[in-house]
Amino acid sequence: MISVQNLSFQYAAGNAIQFPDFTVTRGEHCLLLGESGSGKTTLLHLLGGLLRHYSGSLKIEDTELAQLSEASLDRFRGQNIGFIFQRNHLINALTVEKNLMMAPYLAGLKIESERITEVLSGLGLAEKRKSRVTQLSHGQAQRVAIARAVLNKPSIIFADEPTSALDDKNCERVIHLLMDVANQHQSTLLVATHDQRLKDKISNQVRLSSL
Ligand SMILES: Nc1ncnc2c1ncn2[C@@H]1O[C@H](COP(=O)(O)OP(=O)(O)OP(=O)(O)O)[C@@H](O)[C@H]1O
Repeated sequence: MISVQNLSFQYAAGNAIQFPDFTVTRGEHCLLLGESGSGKTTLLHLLGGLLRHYSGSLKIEDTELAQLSEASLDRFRGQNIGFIFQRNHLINALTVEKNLMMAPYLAGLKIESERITEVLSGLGLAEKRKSRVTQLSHGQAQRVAIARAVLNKPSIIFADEPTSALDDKNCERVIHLLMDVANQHQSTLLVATHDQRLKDKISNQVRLSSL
């Protein structure tokens, strides 16, 4: 499903970052651990095709990402990958519903109102559908970001530090929510974190070494 071999990446300014070899099979959950600056976000961005021009091999579903054109990569990402960023990247000027509609729209998929209802209900957000993002609590906004990431039923979910800013109770809630939504569609879940509280939650772990 996800396969990384001899992978390295170099920002225009900076040393090459070398990543360990690993594979994650379909439906598996995996933690990507490493200290600040070890390259967790960089790896997620490479896996999601947001960064290109790597050396080595990076395959998703037997597709070497470097071989996809920019346009194919955009489509591939929109249809197969759900991203949960550290900051939620919701559009403040839009309602919850309109923020969610962006996901199928950007992936070139049909916008299905029932699917939005289903996902919002599942995350306890049904009554917030017409609210503006600015009217939500931090935890609610984070759940909207999770809703947007899973709306297209992606086969892979990447989450970048989804819990580091949360107290223990909400940390527990968010990680279980992510695992539950991943399990609903047998999605592969890869969580990048340096949050020690998650270490006992997902036993499959890949550790990035410090630079
Ligand atoms: N746009 C960039 N240009 C140059 N170097 C960068 C850029 N983004 C990140 N880096 C460098 O790449 C290395 C890996 O950064 P990255 O953000 O992937 O680490 P991280 O493990 O996600 O860190 P954190 O846990 O603090 O978010 C760091 O040394 C960082 O300074």
